Amino acid sequence: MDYDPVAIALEYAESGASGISVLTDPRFFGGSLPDLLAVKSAFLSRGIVLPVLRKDFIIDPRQVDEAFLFGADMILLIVRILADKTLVKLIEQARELGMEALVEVHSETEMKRALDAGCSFLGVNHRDLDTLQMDLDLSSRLAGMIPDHVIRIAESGLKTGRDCLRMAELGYDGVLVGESFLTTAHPGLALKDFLTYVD
Ligand SMILES: O=P(O)(O)OC[C@@H](O)[C@@H](O)c1c[nH]c2ccccc12
Repeated sequence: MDYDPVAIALEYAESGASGISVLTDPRFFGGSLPDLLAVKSAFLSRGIVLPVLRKDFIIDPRQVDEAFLFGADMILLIVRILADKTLVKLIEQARELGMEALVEVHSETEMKRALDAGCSFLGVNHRDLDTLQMDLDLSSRLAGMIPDHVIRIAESGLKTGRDCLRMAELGYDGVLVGESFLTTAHPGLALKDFLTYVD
């Protein structure tokens, strides 16, 4: 009820986050585009230079324009819900606007599609968005198949600094963590604790 995205984002920024994702989907996640803008504005007015990701179900070029207009540096593109052509188009559109796309996959086949589409940031989501089942080994199965030039992000279900360290050891450049921070009283402290394992 008292979810305050700006306060949480500032706490994360102070605690060493290298980027922030803001949910903008109102229907399933209670997020909004104004939340995104509020976070970006709060960063800009404090001189905080961290990328902000629009985390949503993006399927239409208008949503990419919206992301840009509301201050996003990156958009999330979920391979499973996009046709190949659309994926390529949305990645290109993001780049034309000076943004980048984090292209999210949940299988080897989806990963191949993401790479064929020319992604620079690959997100390996442990959570199956259809069933919400978690497969924490997916990141290790896919790790060896990701080309070096692609930035690798392991997503979802990471609960401890140890999990995070494991992702680093597998060659992941970053992790996307939500729940295990947000369910604590002090998300920033939880992040700091995570980072002690990998710093
Ligand atoms: O809360 P978690 O398990 O730490 O997961 C974070 C992030 O990966 C997850 O929120 C996410 C990844 N892709 C998504 C797409 C839509 C909604 C949410 C997501």
